[in-house]
Amino acid sequence: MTGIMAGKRGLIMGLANDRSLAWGIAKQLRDQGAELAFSYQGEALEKRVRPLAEQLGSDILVDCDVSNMEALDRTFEALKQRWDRLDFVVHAIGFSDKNELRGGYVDTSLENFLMTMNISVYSFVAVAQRARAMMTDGGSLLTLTYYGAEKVIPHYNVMGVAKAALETSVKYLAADLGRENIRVNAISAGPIKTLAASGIGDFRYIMKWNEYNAPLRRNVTIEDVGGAGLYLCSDLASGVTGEIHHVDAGYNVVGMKAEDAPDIATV
Ligand SMILES: NC(=O)c1ccc[n+]([C@@H]2O[C@H](COP(=O)([O-])OP(=O)(O)OC[C@H]3O[C@@H](n4cnc5c(N)ncnc54)[C@H](O)[C@@H]3O)[C@@H](O)[C@H]2O)c1
Repeated sequence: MTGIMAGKRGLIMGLANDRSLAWGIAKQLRDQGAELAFSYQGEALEKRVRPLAEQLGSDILVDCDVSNMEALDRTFEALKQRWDRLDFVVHAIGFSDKNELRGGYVDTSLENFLMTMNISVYSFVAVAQRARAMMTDGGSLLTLTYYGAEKVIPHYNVMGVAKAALETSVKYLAADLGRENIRVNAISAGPIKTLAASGIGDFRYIMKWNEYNAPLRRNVTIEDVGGAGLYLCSDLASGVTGEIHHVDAGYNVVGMKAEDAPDIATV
């Protein structure tokens, strides 16, 4: 393989189907020559993920529920069996009870708060701990976040709080691992219709609002996210760490509704 990722090996976590952000990133990494391994959450997803992995020339597939530390240990053990070194990890995982992704944040339960933080935030730390040992020649850790970490977005609720913690984790991890030349970054993606996004209340309204008000007057695609993912995983971003990089058609710079944007309603 030729390309800017030739000779590099990485793990993609969080592929569910061909609409996943992980798929957009994995495709571009492969196009540029990277060798890929995939982890997926549970048997039910395997039949979806296996053909996609094969399409990208990968036969390294590991079942890994990231709330289970032993499963994470097994995942990195499996990688060690095949590879002597790891160059990058893409962590595209988030989860919360969809019953709490509507209504108000004030009603968040302790149980779902802890579960959301565990799967959507701590898992990235747990991945960093295990990836670090294999990143003997430096490396790149990448996660996915959303603007709901910075400002209040209707219904995003506890997921916004989790993404804020994830973004801060990116900065602390970047500081911890920088001496080892391991870079840690996040892409803050605009809203994209995926399986995870379908759990968020009034998601179509959020999509429309972004389309009408973002500077580029459109929503982003998994290809847009893939391009930025490729850059951050590659040596092109060799001086970039601790960064929250927006791939949102510019939405985050806008302060209010555009004059020419239509008023829209949720009904
Ligand atoms: N779609 C958007 O609008 C959007 C915007 C910004 C950020 N993001 C983030 O992008 C990431 C990927 O989500 P997506 O939108 O591609 O949706 P997706 O449903 O395709 O991917 C979410 C993935 O998380 C995995 N996952 C959930 N719980 C897990 C667990 N316990 N163990 C292992 N894996 C688990 C699922 O299996 C799935 O593969 C998430 O962090 C999400 O918050 C999405």
